[in-house]
Amino acid sequence: MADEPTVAAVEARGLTRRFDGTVAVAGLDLTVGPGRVHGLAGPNGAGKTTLLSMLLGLVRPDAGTLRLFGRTHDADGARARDGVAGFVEAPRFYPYLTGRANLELLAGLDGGDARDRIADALETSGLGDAVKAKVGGYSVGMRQRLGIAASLLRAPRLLILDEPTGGLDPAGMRDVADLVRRLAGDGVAVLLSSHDMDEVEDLCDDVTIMNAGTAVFDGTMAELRGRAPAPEFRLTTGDAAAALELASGASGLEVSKDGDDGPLSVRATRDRLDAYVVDLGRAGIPVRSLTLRTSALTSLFFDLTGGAPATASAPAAAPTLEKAAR
Ligand SMILES: Nc1ncnc2c1ncn2[C@@H]1O[C@H](COP(=O)(O)OP(=O)(O)OP(=O)(O)O)[C@@H](O)[C@H]1O
Repeated sequence: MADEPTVAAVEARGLTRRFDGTVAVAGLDLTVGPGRVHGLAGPNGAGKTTLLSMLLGLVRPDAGTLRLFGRTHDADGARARDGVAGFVEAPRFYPYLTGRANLELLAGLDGGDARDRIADALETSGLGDAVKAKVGGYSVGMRQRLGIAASLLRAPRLLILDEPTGGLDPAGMRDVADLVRRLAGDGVAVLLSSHDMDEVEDLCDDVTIMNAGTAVFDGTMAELRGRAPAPEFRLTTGDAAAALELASGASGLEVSKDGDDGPLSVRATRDRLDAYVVDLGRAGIPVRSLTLRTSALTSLFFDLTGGAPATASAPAAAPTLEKAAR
């Protein structure tokens, strides 16, 4: 079937996968359009990695349909994943070979013009001289970068990344974000999982929030923002009792005490917060510190999933080089 520009990169309907007694993904619908950056968020065990593994062909669905650029595994076999690359959990390489040698090996397996892309992929990865070092000595972040380079050898039109910034330092996170934006600008669909709602907000056009195998939110980032409650701030003043008193009965402002001597907790939109701070100043109550405690999107995440965003976990058992569908 010929690819058309408007065909969705991913169209999943009722996708389901069980492991023994656990339903990891329960009848999930997902659509990812070309050129879109689609975030997948959810607490530990929500089913994100299982979903991504099904898209990469590493795990077989028990039920539902999955089309990648209009192709299905039943009708098109391995060709259903042409143009699809990425990795789940952590990319894995031969530790006794250098980064470059690993890529050369993979490019040889891929065939076609993959070899011609090695230099560009390495340049994009930002690994620098580390490409000449053995992968066994790489940090988690360096492996992530090499994993992305390996994915780029396939000139993907759909790039699937499982927590791509996990283990990266701030510069690495910025590099990955820049790369994702650049690829999306070229029409590549990027589906990435993340535990960091601020990162999702910064990077993604669309987002699916999963909990217990189902989507508790699926829509654009603008729709998600529209549903977000007011953010929560932590406020320390020179006179907590007077600051509380000033806020009592005020509309659009929820101020409460964290503890006897602790800071105040303030829930308000930024505009309403600004007005409150001005009022505090007018009333002669000094503001000593004001920090964001929970962003609007993280608050919404709590509401939707009934818990805290999971902390990034150390990579679990990684797929083998052969299994990781770059
Ligand atoms: N190979 C497996 N065998 C048995 N159970 C599994 C397997 N893979 C996943 N599960 C279970 O499926 C559920 C979803 O797991 P999954 O790894 O997809 O979640 P996740 O959202 O990616 O979590 P995390 O954020 O911790 O990576 C969990 O209950 C998990 O224990």
